[in-house]
Amino acid sequence: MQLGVIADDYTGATDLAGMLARLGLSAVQHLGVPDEPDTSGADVVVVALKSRSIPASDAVAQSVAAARWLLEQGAPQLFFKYCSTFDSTDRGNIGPVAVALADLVDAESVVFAPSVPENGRTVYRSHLFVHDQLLSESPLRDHPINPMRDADLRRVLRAQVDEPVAAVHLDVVAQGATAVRDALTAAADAGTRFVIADAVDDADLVTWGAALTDARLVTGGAGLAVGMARASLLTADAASRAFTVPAGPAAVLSGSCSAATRRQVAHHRDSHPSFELDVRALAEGDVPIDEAIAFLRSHVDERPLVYSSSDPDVVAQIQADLGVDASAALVERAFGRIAAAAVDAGVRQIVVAGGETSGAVVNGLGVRSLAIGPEVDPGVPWTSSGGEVPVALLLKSGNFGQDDIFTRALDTAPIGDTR
Ligand SMILES: Nc1ncnc2c1ncn2[C@@H]1O[C@H](COP(=O)(O)OP(=O)(O)OP(=O)(O)O)[C@@H](O)[C@H]1O
Ligand SMILES: O=C(O)[C@@H](O)C(=O)CO
Repeated sequence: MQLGVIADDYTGATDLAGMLARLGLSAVQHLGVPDEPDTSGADVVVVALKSRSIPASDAVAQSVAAARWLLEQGAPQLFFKYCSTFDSTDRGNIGPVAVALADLVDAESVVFAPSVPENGRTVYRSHLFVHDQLLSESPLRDHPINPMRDADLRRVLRAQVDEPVAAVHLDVVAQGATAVRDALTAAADAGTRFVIADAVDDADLVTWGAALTDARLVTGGAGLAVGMARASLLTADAASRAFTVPAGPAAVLSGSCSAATRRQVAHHRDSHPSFELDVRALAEGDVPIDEAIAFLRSHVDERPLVYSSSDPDVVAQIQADLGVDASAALVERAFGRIAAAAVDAGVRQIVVAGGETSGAVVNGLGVRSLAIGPEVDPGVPWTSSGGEVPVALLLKSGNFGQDDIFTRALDTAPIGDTR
């Protein structure tokens, strides 16, 4: 194993694993901390948690358990993967988890590098941009669970931890890996181990990767993992890795309410049968779930879409009426049940939009680990569950993908065994 990754949600985990698979590294993604040793022999072993929005103490406990397991498997470096838009609140969980992991491995320096330039996430003078907008002016300001209203990551992280936060800005990064390493050492000597990393393009992330070859713990988005791989990790021959997904009917399940997903839902809905989950009715009972399952069964060969994705004002009203956590739990439970019923109905390829929604779906299917295949769009790879009834899963982060990604993913799925 070259890298052990703890990811705070399932789509974030596939994002990182898919980008490294693109470079030829083999990757396996475990869903939750495995009970057994890792026997995959993969270069990159990812433990995907669903810890982004749970109470900080639970996130810390799960992340430390994942880290201990990865260290036991021989991980030479730990990577804490969180969202490229730094999704968190003043309560956590990025800060508290990073503190616990840093303490666990006795890290002198811990870099926070959410930049993923190819997906429009860049950090300049510690301010996070989403394409042309500051994070705080981007659609993330209206995220249903963690609205991001401040783009200055020093302040965002400082609010979550009881220790100082420093920064290494672009002028230092431009001087190369040695200058970056010197800046980290200077910060550590001054008693500051947490450092926000500026990076506006892939070359900056390679510089960070070169500066961090000896770091016991790094944190950030998939871009940093790519930078580390390019700077130092061995790469393999991508063409030699066969990856296929099972043949069979396909369905799309979307619980993400991001701007990108809503465009993708609209695109797919234009030419496929679709069913909107009524969240208020879910609060009254399971009728919407039964209706969604009946709908999927009757359109099983037409790539049907089931979605709860709604505009921010609609979601805000539902949350005001039902509660944020309660409405999310209702929707997630529904998608878990619907996914299981879809597979019972013969569906073998499922596109899922949204990290929490993906968690609900894989848990509903009882999937424990995923093999990682080719990307459809940056950070969105096909994956395949093992087990008696393998299912292909495209777990799409809310903000990722072109408008046509649902259809394009299904058109280009690397279908293997057609028995
Ligand atoms: N109509 C709705 N009303 C209220 N809550 C909803 C509705 N639709 C979805 N949700 C909830 O909103 C949350 C969406 O989170 P999810 O992680 O699935 O998407 P995302 O945040 O866009 O994706 P990512 O985490 O990959 O960025 C889920 O908890 C889901 O259950
Ligand atoms: O880093 C990202 O943006 C994604 O992998 C993600 O975590 C969104 O949920």
